Amino acid sequence: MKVEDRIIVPLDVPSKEDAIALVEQLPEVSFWKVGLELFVSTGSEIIHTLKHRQKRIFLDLKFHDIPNTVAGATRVAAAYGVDLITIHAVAGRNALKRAAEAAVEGALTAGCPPPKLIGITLLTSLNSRDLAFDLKIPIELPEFVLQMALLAQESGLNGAVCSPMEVSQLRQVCGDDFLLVCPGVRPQWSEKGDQRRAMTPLAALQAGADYLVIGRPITAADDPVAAWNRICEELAGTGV
Ligand SMILES: O=C(O)c1cc(=O)[nH]c(=O)n1[C@@H]1O[C@H](COP(=O)(O)O)[C@@H](O)[C@H]1O
Repeated sequence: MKVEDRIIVPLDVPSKEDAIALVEQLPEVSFWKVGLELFVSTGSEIIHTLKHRQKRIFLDLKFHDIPNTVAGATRVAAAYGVDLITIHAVAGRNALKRAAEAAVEGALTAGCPPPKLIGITLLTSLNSRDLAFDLKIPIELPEFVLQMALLAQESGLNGAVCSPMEVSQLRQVCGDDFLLVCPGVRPQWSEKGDQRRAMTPLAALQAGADYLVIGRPITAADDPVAAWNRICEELAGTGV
C-alpha cells in the first residue's frame, strides 16, 4: 500500500457541506474519518456520500456503553459497509466480545465485508498525570495502554487505537496482524493543540503504526493541499 493510503484524515466539521468541500479540496485522500461532530450533524448520509465517491471510511463513534447497547450500535454501524469502527476498551470484556460478534452479524445481514473493530486504549489527549491524578488509575501509562490493547485482542477485536508513543510496544506484544491506528500525529512544523502524546508521521510509521490519523495539521492549515503534500513528501523515500 502506498504511504499516502495509510493516512486517515478526520472530517471534524459541523456539516455535510463542509465535509464535501474538504473531500473535494483533497482528492488524493483515500481514507476519511467520520467522527462524533459530523455524524451527529448528518447521520448516515455522509457515509453514503463518501462510499459513492469510493472512499474508505473510519466511523469513529467511540462506543462506550453496556454490552447490549454497544452490540446494537455496532450491528447497525457494520451494515453501512465502513472499514473501521471504534469502541472504548474500558467498556469491558463482555461489551467488546458482543461488539465483535455484532460487527460480523451486521455486515453479513447487509451483504458487505465486516468492518475492522478497533479498541480505544487511552485517548491521546491524556497524559500520565491525567491517568494518575484524575482517572486514579494506579499503573504506568504504557502498561495501561498495553493492557487495554490485550483486552481488545483477547475479546476478538481486530486492533487498537494508541498514540505513536506506545505503538512499538504494542506491535511487539500483539503481533503483526493486530491493526494499530495512531492519532496524536504532528509534523514538526505543526501545533500540538490538545494532543498530549504526539510524534511525527515518520516516527509513528517507523514505530510500527498501520495507519495515522492526521487532522488539524492538514485541515486547519492555511493551505490544506500544501500541508498534505508536505506530509507526503516528508514520508516519501524513507522506506516506511
Ligand atoms: O479514535 C480516534 O480517532 C482518536 C483517538 C484518540 O485517542 N485521539 C484522537 O485524537 N482521536 C481522533 O483523531 C483525530 C485527531 O485529530 P487532530 O488532533 O486534529 O490531528 C480526532 O478526530 C480525534 O477524534
